[in-house]
Amino acid sequence: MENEFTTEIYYDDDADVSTLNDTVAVLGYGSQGHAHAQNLHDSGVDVVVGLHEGSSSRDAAESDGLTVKTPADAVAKASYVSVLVPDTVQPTVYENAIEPNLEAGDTLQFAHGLNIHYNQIQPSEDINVTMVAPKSPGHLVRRNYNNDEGTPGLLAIYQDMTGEATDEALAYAKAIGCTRAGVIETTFQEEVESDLFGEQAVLCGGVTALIKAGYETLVDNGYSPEMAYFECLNEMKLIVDLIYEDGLNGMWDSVSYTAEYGGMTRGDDIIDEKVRENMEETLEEIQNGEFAREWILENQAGRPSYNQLRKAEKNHEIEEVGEQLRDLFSWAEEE
Ligand SMILES: NC(=O)c1ccc[n+]([C@@H]2O[C@H](COP(=O)([O-])OP(=O)(O)OC[C@H]3O[C@@H](n4cnc5c(N)ncnc54)[C@H](O)[C@@H]3O)[C@@H](O)[C@H]2O)c1
Ligand SMILES: CC(C)(O)[C@@H](O)C(=O)O
Ligand SMILES: [Mg+2]
Ligand SMILES: [Mg+2]
Repeated sequence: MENEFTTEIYYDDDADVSTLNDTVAVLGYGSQGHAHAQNLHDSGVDVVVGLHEGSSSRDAAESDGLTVKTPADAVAKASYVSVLVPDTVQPTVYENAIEPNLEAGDTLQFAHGLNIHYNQIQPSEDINVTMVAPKSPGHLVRRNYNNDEGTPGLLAIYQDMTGEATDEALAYAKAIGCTRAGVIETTFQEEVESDLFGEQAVLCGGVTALIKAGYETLVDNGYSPEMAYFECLNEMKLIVDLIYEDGLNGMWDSVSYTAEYGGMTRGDDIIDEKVRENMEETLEEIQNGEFAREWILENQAGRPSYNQLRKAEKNHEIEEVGEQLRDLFSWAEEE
């Protein structure tokens, strides 16, 4: 049956890795950086990793068999520059190391469009600006590649100066394993707004708040922390795995009729109209730039709120209980 997707989706057959026929500089060797650099290298692309002197990631990149240079030298050697340092330091790295070493016709490649979309990086007009954004944490981008599996991704072209930006971005997506799973064509704006919304409202913010609220409700009502941990956190993965494999209905088919009826009647009481209004507000703050402004100012002030929130999350009781339980049982030892 013919698929009727609303957007273009690219697969391996749509891309040719040999299009990346010059050095690719991967700046940063963190979550995404280590995965892109190693996958590109294993796909036969000439890679140089750009890290500042004294970077704690240098040893890892070198022991993985990759060439490491300073960001400025890496950019000077390459014609394709993948910017995988944290979003918050990208404007400074761009100003100090990238811009002075870019040549007309080079390509600036991102895994997230934040700095372009909110004008923190304003690239000159004589280069290509592209994005290949894996829809996954970086460590899985590497793990999937090693397991001959793919990682879905997004592709967007902001500037195509040479006329080759799409082919190069597709080659990059293929080399890191994304076209194995499917790459959806989008824009920088759509990627940024949907990515921020997803991680804030659902994937990272929403899910951790839901887990903690469920755990606290049980514990506050006299149930044991261990029970609450298994019920609200550990089993979350098992249920989400079923949804991932077979959709919402695959999960509903696998749980008991009691869980299905209880879940379907009570779910909308929990995620009610107020929560949907909150989601609309969160999306609005992303769309009107309020979130980006807040995050930029937070960084300029030395991250006072971020540090406080991080500490509170580390000290939450569910983390202590989880650490002890994961130590006791073998299911978390696969990694
Ligand atoms: N983390 C993810 O799974 C994920 C998923 C999709 C997209 N992205 C995007 O990928 C990009 C990279 O994010 P990340 O989470 O992989 O980063 P990260 O924080 O995991 O890694 C940062 C790397 O940059 C280096 N670095 C830090 N400060 C630097 C500086 N001042 N100069 C040079 N190098 C510096 C670090 O040594 C490290 O190697 C971001 O645009 C992010 O939005 C990340
Ligand atoms: C992995 C995520 C949450 O999808 C990514 O968007 C990030 O910013 O780390
Ligand atoms: Mg993100
Ligand atoms: Mg994301």
